[in-house]
Amino acid sequence: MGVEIQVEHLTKSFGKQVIWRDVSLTVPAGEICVMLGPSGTGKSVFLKALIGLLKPEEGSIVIEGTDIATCSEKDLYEIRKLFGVLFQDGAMFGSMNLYDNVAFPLREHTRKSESDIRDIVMEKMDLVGLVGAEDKLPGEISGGMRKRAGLARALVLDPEIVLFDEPDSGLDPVRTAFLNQLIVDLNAQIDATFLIVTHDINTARTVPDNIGLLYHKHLAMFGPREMLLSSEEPVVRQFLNAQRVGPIGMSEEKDATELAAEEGQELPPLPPIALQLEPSNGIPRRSQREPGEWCRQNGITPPPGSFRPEAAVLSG
Ligand SMILES: Nc1ncnc2c1ncn2[C@@H]1O[C@H](COP(=O)(O)OP(=O)(O)OP(=O)(O)O)[C@@H](O)[C@H]1O
Repeated sequence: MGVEIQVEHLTKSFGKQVIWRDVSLTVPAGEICVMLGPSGTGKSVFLKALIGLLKPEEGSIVIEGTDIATCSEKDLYEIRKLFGVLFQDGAMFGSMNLYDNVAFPLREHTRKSESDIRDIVMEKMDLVGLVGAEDKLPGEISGGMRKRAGLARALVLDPEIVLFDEPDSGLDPVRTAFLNQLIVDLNAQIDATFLIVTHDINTARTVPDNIGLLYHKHLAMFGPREMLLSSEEPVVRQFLNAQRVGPIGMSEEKDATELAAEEGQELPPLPPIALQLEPSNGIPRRSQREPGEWCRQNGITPPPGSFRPEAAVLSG
């Protein structure tokens, strides 16, 4: 279950403004990936390119043998059925109750009977812990509940790929922790491919199998979680540890003078790598690796204290 997304040499511009160029990565089937990057580096644009809402100028995005960067509208329509998307604000229709919001894709895209629709909607509402809230309007519930309702809707067509655009935006740390657990549990249960765009460092450090970082119009790094969390590469290190020292400036790249001023400044040691969040039933996900496996296989000594249950996680 879950399908792979193969991105090769992808470039996207708006007029003369290049958003990113030559992005190549493979989102492995059934795994969880997080895409990070400073504001405005084109993470949302990347998600939109993946579902064919924006056309890249160069490169390919191959899913199940179809290149969605160049395929026909008809093929794109078919490929889109593989996707479920959780938009930033849940993207609920304000005048519809949660039940009708979640049922919407089924009524639009299938010929299922209302009784079948009811079974599916209630199953997905149960998955996200919203049974009993079906009659509520989106405006009557908390942001966390709206996200979960958006997630239920993203799941009704049994997607092979689920895209999450900043699922934690606007949520408090406790709600974010619950949502992260829900994401991991769902991945274990439905085995689809998950790609999450987030700014939340805790999420990035503990949830995914793989992490990508977009920076300065390119993909700075993409790979297993342990690879990025043990990386000394300045941009990766700065971003994943939420530090001011490093190449990323207040609103863009730091200039030569700013960087020269930082020269010789000692960086704090890399923090321990926390254990990856596991499904709450204790059964490992299909794609879950042993803690420290990537480091061992690649001869990397992880920061002291890594992979202990008490290993610190940075606050977002
Ligand atoms: N349809 C569009 N037409 C023109 N420019 C666009 C369009 N969509 C996005 N952009 C530009 O692309 C750039 C990247 O935007 P995007 O929203 O993908 O960034 P982001 O990394 O998701 O940012 P944030 O973390 O703040 O959400 C921005 O400069 C934005 O103005």
